[in-house]
Amino acid sequence: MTGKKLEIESLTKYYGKKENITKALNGISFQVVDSEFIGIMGSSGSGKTTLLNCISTASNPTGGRILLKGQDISKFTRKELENYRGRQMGYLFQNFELIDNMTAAENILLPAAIHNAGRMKHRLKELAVCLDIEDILGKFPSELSGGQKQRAAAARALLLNPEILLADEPTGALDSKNARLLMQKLSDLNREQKATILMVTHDANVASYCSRILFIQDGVIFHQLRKRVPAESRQEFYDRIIAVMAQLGGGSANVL
Ligand SMILES: Nc1ncnc2c1ncn2[C@@H]1O[C@H](COP(=O)(O)OP(=O)(O)OP(=O)(O)O)[C@@H](O)[C@H]1O
Repeated sequence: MTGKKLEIESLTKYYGKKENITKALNGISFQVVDSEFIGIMGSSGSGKTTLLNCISTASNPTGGRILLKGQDISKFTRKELENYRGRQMGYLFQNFELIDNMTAAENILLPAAIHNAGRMKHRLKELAVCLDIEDILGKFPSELSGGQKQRAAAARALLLNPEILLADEPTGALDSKNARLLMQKLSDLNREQKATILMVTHDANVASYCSRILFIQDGVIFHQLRKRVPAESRQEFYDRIIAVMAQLGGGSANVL
């Protein structure tokens, strides 16, 4: 049975005060079940990054609740919070955030060292094979292409088998070929290792790898699309995503 992984309940996040208030999140609610691959789309300023920041606890919401497997994350003890940030959640940044003077393998293994997770040779190998980075494990970030850096960053984010992987525009700094490769790999990890992924993207092509898309506007969900099962093609899903974008933004694929 698929369980509820994440529940977002009437979440609000306001910036500023009174006459100068920005309601970045305005009572957004949704649920993520085990092994879902969710894309979050919306125009600039619609609240996407604020949402990920609240889920990652980088930012405190103004109101509402976030539950991880039924547990309110705002009620976590210091130890639980540490565990949540370090083990239960993985984060993939647009700009990789690898440490320059460490090799790809050392970067990937960093969470295990920080969280005393013991030896992870097998897990490293498994992820390296899946993400096609076996040959570059001994190299430093300056010796890697953008695509290789992001796949190494993905391996690091997934090393400890997090409950949820948060990704904010993970293809934003990649060319289209590397973006496609990363998305193929993330979708393999989602399917084969049941990784639950929540990803912000502006790109309909990138979003077409997801199983569900939430469209956000003014801090709430105004539309969602679910990939049809058993087998809607990526092209068909892409066409439906573009249709929603066109309806909302006047026909341009770049409006969201
Ligand atoms: N630290 C902050 N202080 C004040 N206002 C903020 C802050 N962070 C975000 N905002 C405002 O909150 C709203 C939502 O911002 P957010 O970064 O979540 O949007 P986004 O959908 O991720 O946009 P983009 O696609 O451009 O990255 C915007 O109006 C933004 O100006």
